[in-house]
Amino acid sequence: MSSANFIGTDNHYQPFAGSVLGRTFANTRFPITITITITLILPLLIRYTIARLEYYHQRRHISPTQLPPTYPCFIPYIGHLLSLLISGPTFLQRATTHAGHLTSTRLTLLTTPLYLFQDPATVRALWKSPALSSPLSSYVYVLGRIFGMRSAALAAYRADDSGPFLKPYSGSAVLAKDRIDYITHADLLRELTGVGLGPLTSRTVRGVLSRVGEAEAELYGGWVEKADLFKLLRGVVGTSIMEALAGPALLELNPGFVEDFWEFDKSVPWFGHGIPAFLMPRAVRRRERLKGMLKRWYGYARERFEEGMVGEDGDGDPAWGSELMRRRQERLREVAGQDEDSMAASDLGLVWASVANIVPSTLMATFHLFAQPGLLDCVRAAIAQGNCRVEGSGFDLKALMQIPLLASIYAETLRLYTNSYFATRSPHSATSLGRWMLPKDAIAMVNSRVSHMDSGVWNAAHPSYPAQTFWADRFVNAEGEFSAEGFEGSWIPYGGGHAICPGRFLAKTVIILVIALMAERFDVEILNKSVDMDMGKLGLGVLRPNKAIGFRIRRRYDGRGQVEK
Ligand code: HEM
Repeated sequence: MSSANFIGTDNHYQPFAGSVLGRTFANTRFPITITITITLILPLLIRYTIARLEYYHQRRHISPTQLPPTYPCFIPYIGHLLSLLISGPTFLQRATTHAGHLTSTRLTLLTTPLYLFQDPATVRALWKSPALSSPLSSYVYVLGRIFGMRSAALAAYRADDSGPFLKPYSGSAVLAKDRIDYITHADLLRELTGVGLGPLTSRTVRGVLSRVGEAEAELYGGWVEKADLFKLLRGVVGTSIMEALAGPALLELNPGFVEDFWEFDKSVPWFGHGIPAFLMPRAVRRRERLKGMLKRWYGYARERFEEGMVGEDGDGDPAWGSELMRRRQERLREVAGQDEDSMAASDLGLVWASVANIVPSTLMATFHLFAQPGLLDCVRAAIAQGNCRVEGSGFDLKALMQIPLLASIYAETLRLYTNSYFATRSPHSATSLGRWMLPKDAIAMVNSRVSHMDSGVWNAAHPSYPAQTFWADRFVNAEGEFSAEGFEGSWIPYGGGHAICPGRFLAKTVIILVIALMAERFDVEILNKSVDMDMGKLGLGVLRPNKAIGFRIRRRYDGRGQVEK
């Protein structure tokens, strides 16, 4: 610092003394902090005002198929990153709303442009575009950061530009055996939406019924107070799905798997934020322990499995659990760079995708079922009229799924609590999405919570039940039927297009089954006065409360099917 910059009798440091601003303020007695603040902030303010005027000008002069206008940001280079991290969906809502309607906007994150498409027509166009059907850019981020896949294995995901379809994208030179996008998705679709869905659903439902039976048996003798509704549901739903996918062996060999898994789940947002490993050594150790348990199970299953073990459903077996797990072992391992460790990272990801969203969904549906005045009686009446009770197994699932109120509670729960980002890339060419363009090699994103809170859609349809409120009948039309008409491109809890969640059919069945079982088999009193959601989940799926939901519970029937009160 030069001594020339010390001017004035009080010797305050004035770094801009020789500048125009310095001369302007030379004879004033402004404290130096105000001078610096004005000097730094004024140019930003001017820049921001110009960007804002440009933004509104562009919005008023939209031509067909143009790039979405750039949302103004205050600090150059950092762009919208801070706003996104601090305010999340609230910022996104602001950035993608114009004149009361959702629209599409260009943001920048540390100089990387990001195209956020939220108007329902563009969301629909995005998911219809075969060129934008690959979720591999999200895969690299999620498998690497969250599930700890090493770079050597991630290289296969980075290199695969052949797309998720049987026919590779033109121009791709990836070998057929290394087409990890196609191999992964063909198997997921086959086993979760095709031939594997029936057997997987049956095994899951059997697990859920048996665990609900065990919970009932423990409640002999009246009301029991419990601290955490999530724990009950993660046991009933989460463990049943894990077992239906991976068979009994994974959990029997590794008795700590379930507990470690749910502890790991709590640190998933931290992994997603990219917090360095040395700042969260326990979480990293737990993740590696889970992968170690998966590897132990691989060794066991590989040694024991024989074709004759596959059950009558043609899918399940006691070693690998399901055809999905068997096929992944055969086909994914053949891809360049894949090994036991990368399999464990990607299977941990699969288990996480399979249970981490459905358990909080059943939690929030159960919470509303018992907390919302009058809803429980309506649900019990709807089940009684629905002709769906069956001796032994509990319910005729087909009939249960037809009950409009249950389907509406399911859809409304996912609308209110899902906060997911869907990301895709346009590696080969610029893509037209109707009104807007996505440039070549740019990232496109959609956020489900922004769509699910769109007042232009949800409030307009039912002004007395604004988007922020849970309304069990939202999806029941005037004829008393379930209907999602008018909400296409606005109700998107599972994403859309080719990468849409393949577990959605199983999820719907299980969520509705759980609502029905909780209503039929138990009385529950929710003890929390209010429930606030934890918004720090970084857009990684269904939100959950920031505190445990305490409850009192008693079973409704004694062991002989008689009402126990
Ligand atoms: C309420 C429950 C669920 C919700 C809200 C949900 C939501 C999602 C979302 C938003 C995605 C990302 C889609 C995209 O990138 O476009 C996804 C992917 C996935 N989900 Fe679900 N899911 C649920 C339940 C399930 C279940 C029960 C399973 C399995 C049994 C499952 C398996 C998967 C898999 C394997 C993927 C990755 C698909 C891919 O690689 O393309 N999900 N899910």
